[in-house]
Amino acid sequence: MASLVRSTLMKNRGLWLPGFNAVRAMSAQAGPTPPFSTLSVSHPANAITHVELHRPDKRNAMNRAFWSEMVECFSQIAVDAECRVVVVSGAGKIFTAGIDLMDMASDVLQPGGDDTARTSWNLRRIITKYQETFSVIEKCPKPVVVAVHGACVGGGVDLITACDIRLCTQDAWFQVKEVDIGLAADVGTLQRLPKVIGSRSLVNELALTARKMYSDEAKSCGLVSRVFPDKEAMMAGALELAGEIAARSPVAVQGTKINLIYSRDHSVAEGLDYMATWNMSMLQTQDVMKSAQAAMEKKSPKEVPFSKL
Ligand SMILES: CCC/C=C/C=C/C(=O)SCCNC(=O)CCNC(=O)[C@H](O)C(C)(C)COP(=O)(O)OP(=O)(O)OC[C@H]1O[C@@H](n2cnc3c(N)ncnc32)[C@H](O)[C@@H]1OP(=O)(O)O
Repeated sequence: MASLVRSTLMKNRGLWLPGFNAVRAMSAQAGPTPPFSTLSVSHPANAITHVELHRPDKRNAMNRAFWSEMVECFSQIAVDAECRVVVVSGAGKIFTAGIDLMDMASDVLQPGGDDTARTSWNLRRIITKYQETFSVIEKCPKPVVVAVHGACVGGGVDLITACDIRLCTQDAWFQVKEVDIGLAADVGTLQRLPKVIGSRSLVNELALTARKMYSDEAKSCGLVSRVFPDKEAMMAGALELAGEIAARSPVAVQGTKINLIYSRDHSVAEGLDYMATWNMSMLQTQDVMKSAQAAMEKKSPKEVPFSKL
């Protein structure tokens, strides 16, 4: 399985800099790429991996296959030295309708077990497995840019809050829908959304009422950093942004992601301590000399050939 996934990830590596054709390629995927049945993985430009949620007829609802395929996909991307940055988007009319409500009954609602303790234990195992589906995005050292168009419901919010940079279209809306289906969101939104947007009051309001939040409010509260007029413009913007990240030292970029996440979850003193330990190794990279020399010569980082990481 792992080697099949790897060969999928290695196929179709494209140009160094994203261009019009790359954007077209990103938005014209034929279908899921084997071995996946819910994801389409492609390489629209050098060092950029595009992961597209691909069940458009079902509004990219997250079925059982999806929950494990994301883990498989991002575990491979994490160790793929060819990849420096990831773009995630959704195929079809919307980004995602969240958990597949048809599939949910077969797994989450029927955990099995001979008594309450065993049923609870099984359910705990299932929930932690589902949590891993989005935690792999955060654990992946490569930055992940997510591009949302149309609806982003329930599990979709769990997914995007685990990403590093969020973009959306003008028509996008976000909904922490879980209370409407009788559960407390349990795969990341309640833990990560308060760290993403500053206002606890707004987080509480969204999570307790399941009201829709539209793109203008998502931008003003900091859930997304940019709003684009339509999906085509957004995908072009996502690729351009990914190209900027991919052009920089992977040692610097991955170290930055890992330390930002560490610092989010620790005190300033702990974060500084972790940073010092991190950079006592990473400052010894040749990338520092190469980048500094390029800066002195007023060259773009895009002109510096960094080794793979
Ligand atoms: C341990 C568990 C952790 C995870 C928890 C996660 C929780 C959640 O995600 S809660 C949120 C659940 N999702 C919903 O409540 C959304 C339901 N869907 C909708 O409201 C609408 O579909 C939507 C507004 C997203 C889009 O509307 P649109 O008119 O564009 O499409 P539809 O005609 O409604 O749907 C088209 C086909 O897609 C199927 N579908 C849509 N959403 C789901 C879904 N969540 N699960 C399964 N299937 C879904 C819909 O049935 C249509 O299929 P078909 O009839 O075969 O054409």
